[in-house]
Amino acid sequence: MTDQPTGKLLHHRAEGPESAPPLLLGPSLGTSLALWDGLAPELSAAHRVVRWDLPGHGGSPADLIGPGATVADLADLVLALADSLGIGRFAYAGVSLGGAVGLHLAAHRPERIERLAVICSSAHFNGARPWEERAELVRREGLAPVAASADDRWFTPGFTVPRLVEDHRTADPGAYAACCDALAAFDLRERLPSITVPTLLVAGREDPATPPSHLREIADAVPGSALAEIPGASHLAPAERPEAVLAALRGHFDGYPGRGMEVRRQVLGDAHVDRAQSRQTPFTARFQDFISRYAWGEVWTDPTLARRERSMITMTALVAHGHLDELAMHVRAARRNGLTPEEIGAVLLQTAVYCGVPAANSAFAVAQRVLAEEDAAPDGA
Ligand SMILES: O=C(O)CC1=CCC(=O)O1
Repeated sequence: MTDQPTGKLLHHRAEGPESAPPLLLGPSLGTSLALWDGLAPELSAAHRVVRWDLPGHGGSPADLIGPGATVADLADLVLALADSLGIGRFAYAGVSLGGAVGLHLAAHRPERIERLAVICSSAHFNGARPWEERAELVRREGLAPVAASADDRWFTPGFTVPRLVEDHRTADPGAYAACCDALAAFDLRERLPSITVPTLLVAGREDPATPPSHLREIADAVPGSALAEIPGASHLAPAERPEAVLAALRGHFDGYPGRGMEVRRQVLGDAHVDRAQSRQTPFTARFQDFISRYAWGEVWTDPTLARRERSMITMTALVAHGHLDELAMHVRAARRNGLTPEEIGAVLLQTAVYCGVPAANSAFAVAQRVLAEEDAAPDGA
């Protein structure tokens, strides 16, 4: 685990294997990366988890933002942090203001976001006035009056997390007020239908700040998104019901296409996958995601069968159904998975018995062409 105060970057903590797919975790206003204490150890078993602090909160410098800050400014700071860590695309989960940062990134920088979870957050925070008033109060009197009501705003009655309330009390008033400015100006409703990143919305059923109706509004507008409601949780659901939020996040991030994509590239080759990715449109995005997660992230990654065995099964099924374009792709994949041309020929001969001679005849023609092309240009895909 590394925990680095960094000059002009957001303070962050990185956990989990460096080679695992990256998952960035964003906090809510007034809290710190400690908001994720109940989930980060579990999530970092399968991800490189990087949790960050808002400016002037936790360990982040206060002067990273100033009056009139926007959620776009915070999103730029998150991207600068990712850049500094050598992270290109990443999965992202954020709570409240941290979730707004995730929505902004998914809408404006989708090439950086693999999957998104937006927790106890909203596409708008009930207009500018309450946040302008809160910013004014904090600039005038510091954080004590606002921190005094933290338990009521964040948790169900009788629950608290003293560490988070203390983080709230000790945040930098100027940076906190600048975050309020960002919330005042934030309204992403019109952009929601353009989001193509696979998105999960998580609502605390008792959340007065961003009630389930706000998350439902996002779920209704973002194509293909899913909504989970957490009973017995208010605004800081990851702190109050960590096990329930963890289960929802695992369902969303595990079988994660990061791993699926890796296997897909190994089997089908970079050129093919890059081509498929570049042709992706909002219309096909969910199908591409489905393929990456299920076909490659779950089935092809299951170690029960060797990859060469999976290649034999796949070619047979493609011959049986006459999918000759897909067969060409999987003859190339079979070579990458270690099958020799003789073994591929033996598979196709067997299909003549079970799928029929005409089907095998077409398959042999396709395979012969592909093998000849492979001979001529072994790395072409
Ligand atoms: O602080 C609150 O009252 C609730 C909240 C709104 C945005 C955020 O991050 O927290």
